[in-house]
Amino acid sequence: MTRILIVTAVAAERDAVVDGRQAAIGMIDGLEIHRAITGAGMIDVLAAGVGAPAAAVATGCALRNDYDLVFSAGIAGGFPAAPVGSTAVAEAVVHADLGVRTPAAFQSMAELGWGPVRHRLDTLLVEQLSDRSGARIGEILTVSTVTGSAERAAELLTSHPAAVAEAMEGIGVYLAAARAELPFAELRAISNPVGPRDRDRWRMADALTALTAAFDAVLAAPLVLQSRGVTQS
Ligand SMILES: O=C(O)c1cccc(C(=O)CC[C@H]2O[C@@H](n3cnc4c(=O)[nH]cnc43)[C@H](O)[C@@H]2O)c1
Repeated sequence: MTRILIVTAVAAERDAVVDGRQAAIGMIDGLEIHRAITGAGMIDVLAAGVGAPAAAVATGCALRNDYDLVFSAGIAGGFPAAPVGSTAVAEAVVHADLGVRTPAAFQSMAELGWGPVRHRLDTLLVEQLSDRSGARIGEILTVSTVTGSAERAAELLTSHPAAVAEAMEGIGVYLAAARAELPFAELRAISNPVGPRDRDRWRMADALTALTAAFDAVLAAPLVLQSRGVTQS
């Protein structure tokens, strides 16, 4: 049976993924893992905390168990290609704000020779997830600081024109999965537009409902996994 690890940031996202399934609760290194059986196989869902470091550490701990596929999942900010209430699947996960900022410019980690910013994901898997859930395909940025202005949103889109969403954990889950040579996917539901901070425009409940629907569709039947390898660029 295919074993799938799904890493969210907070418990509300975990519960949205598990929603309606009978889950057994176990522990690994103090982390609660909610296990359920789906048409795609066994899922283990955990809430790792907000941000890429927490996500990477928790994923690394959970990967002491054996898995065939790892997801980063949850809510996200949407660029214009992914409006509030829609869902997005990553064709690439992008480490968008690790680098150096001077008064003149931002230099990415790739420009500084620290390693790749953009990690392309398995096309066959991405297409299956989009076909099943209706999620929009594009790059999903991982940021440490939530974008709070139109200027910063425009700057990110200029650097990453294929971006559909930003969130805070994808790269952390990806790096842990890649270290274990496991396929990775990121699936997000859009709760707010990327841009000026306005909590009144947040649609958290709608996004969690969309997350449940997306995972219901994605997990209804077995997924075809090409290999255990993960491609990078
Ligand atoms: O207080 C705020 O203004 C605020 C704005 C955006 C996000 C938050 C969070 O607490 C979100 C943390 C959580 O949700 C994901 N997320 C959702 N929307 C965004 C976003 O626009 N940019 C980045 N991350 C977002 C994220 O993955 C975190 O896990 C508060």
